[in-house]
Amino acid sequence: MSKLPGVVVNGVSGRMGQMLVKLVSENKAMQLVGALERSGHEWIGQDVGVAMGGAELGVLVSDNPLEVMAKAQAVIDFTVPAATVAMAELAAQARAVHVIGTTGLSDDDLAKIKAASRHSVVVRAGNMSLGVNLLVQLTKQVAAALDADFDIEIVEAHHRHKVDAPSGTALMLGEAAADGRGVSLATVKDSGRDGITGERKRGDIGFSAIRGGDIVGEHDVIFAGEGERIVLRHMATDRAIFARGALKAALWGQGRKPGEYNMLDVLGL
Ligand SMILES: NC(=O)C1=CN([C@@H]2O[C@H](COP(=O)(O)OP(=O)(O)OC[C@H]3O[C@@H](n4cnc5c(N)ncnc54)[C@H](O)[C@@H]3O)[C@@H](O)[C@H]2O)C=CC1
Ligand SMILES: O=C(O)C1=N[C@H](C(=O)O)C[C@H](O)C1
Repeated sequence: MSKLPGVVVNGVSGRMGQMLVKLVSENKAMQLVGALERSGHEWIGQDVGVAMGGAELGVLVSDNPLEVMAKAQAVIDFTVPAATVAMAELAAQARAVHVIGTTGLSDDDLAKIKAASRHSVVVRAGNMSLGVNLLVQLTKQVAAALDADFDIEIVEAHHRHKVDAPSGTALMLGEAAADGRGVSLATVKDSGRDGITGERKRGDIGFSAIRGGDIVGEHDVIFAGEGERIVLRHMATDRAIFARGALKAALWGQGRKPGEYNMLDVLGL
């Protein structure tokens, strides 16, 4: 019997789900042991590889997380908030590492995930790429070096199917900027400007979202001063960057103490 960690992918038919199935099944350090989708999905009962249009992988798509999680040492979850919160409890029961890429989680969702992390390792990040996590650290550093004479604006662009805004990445960058300035993001966040907004408030951190076409994910952190402007930019052109981070997190979490971690922990940044 193989001793490789068994990995379940949640939301296998999704943009990220399919990328994750491909990378997990190709990875020599882990084995794909489960493929989950929502009840009623047309892929339920089919081999996941075949459903994706490729070769058989020997794993059937299931809508029974309880049964599937019994075989798992890790679950990688890029789905929707309700599915992720439900999975947090099951992963905790199974003592499996729960890698969460899902964004748009409410404060209530986050509290439930935190409660589950008393029993399991949870690695959660709005962006699992190496590049963005480096950008998070750079943003914090630049924000700490400059005062509020520099206005911070975060501009993000994503494909037309994205349902949440600001993006999870934009919020990570906003948190990092606020942290660098020694303030809480909640007190300075300015998103969704429309109409007669009045002048910009000194110290605010602004957010703007663009949605269109097939943009994978682009983020600018702008520090706009008088007579000069610094722009830190990340451009994703391939979803594999997020999936690679998630696989790394699933392996990194094995045997670790229960608790909540992020990609800075995983990447040692
Ligand atoms: N943290 C990161 O690095 C990244 C995060 N994301 C986030 O991941 C999430 C998913 O993104 P996409 O793959 O583009 O979306 P998608 O809409 O293509 O995929 C979501 C999948 O979840 C499935 N799903 C819904 N309810 C479910 C349930 N109860 N059980 C199992 N599966 C269920 C859907 O059927 C769908 O296949 C979003 O929140 C997105 O923002 C996306 C890319 C990178
Ligand atoms: O929905 C997406 O596609 C992405 N979501 C994440 C986010 O909300 O920041 C990460 C990435 O930008 C792609």
